[in-house]
Amino acid sequence: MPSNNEPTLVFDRVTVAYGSVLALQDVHGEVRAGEAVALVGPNGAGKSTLIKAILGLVPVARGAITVLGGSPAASRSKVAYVPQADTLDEDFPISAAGVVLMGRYRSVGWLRRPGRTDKAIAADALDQVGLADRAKDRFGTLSGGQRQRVLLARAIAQQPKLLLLDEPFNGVDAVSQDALLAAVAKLKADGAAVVVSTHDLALAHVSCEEVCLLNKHQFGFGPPDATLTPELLQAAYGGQALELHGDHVIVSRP
Ligand SMILES: Nc1ncnc2c1ncn2[C@@H]1O[C@H](COP(=O)(O)OP(=O)(O)OP(=O)(O)O)[C@@H](O)[C@H]1O
Repeated sequence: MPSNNEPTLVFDRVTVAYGSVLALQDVHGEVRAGEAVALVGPNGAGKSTLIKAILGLVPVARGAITVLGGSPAASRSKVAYVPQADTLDEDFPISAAGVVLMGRYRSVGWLRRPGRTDKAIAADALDQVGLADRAKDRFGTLSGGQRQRVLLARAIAQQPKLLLLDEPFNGVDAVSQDALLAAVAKLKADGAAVVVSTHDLALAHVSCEEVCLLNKHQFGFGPPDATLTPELLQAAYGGQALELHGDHVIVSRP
């Protein structure tokens, strides 16, 4: 466990390659308990790759990633990951409550049945994302935004020290977006560190203390005001997907 002064997550000059394809080069930064960092960059910038490296799912070719003072593999039980909801099978024959309860299996072990406490923690997590009344509904019958909230509830039930979210707001309705933001804010208040990849610059601005601006290389790391500038965004996005309107920068999704 890190001391109060030690960051929850440190990535130090991290380079990741898929065979001969360089996905990330010399990326560095850190996140402390109670803070969030937004990974911002165009498609193919390496945002998902950095999240996978923090999970220990892809090897780091150079540099190092430290989670809670140890390796990603050693700290895995304290890290929760929320994938993009549209990557999951909608026909998954399980209720919303059942998906959330899966967040407890790492604590209880896969061969033991979750007990009353686990069920109470899972019910509370579903309540935190505003879906207590949908507990018995089949996961696949929920809207995309609701499914994303259920996946966040599963992460909350894990009681993580580090939360990783991969583009959680893609195709999510405004009600679900507000519920997701409120639940993430509570996790931060409870002392979790958060990493969120997003194309939404406005959201990064209001909900993250730091921004890591990426396109294979790092173009900036620091508070949103210092990193989400027209100059740095233009450099990271190569000008292709950007529209500049005075001081405002709009990233148009392909
Ligand atoms: N399994 C893989 N094998 C080979 N190359 C990969 C693999 N996964 C990703 N890449 C490549 O690595 C680079 C970074 O991809 P990554 O998915 O991390 O980007 P991203 O910023 O998350 O993009 P998006 O915003 O589109 O999700 C891209 O060039 C991509 O084509």
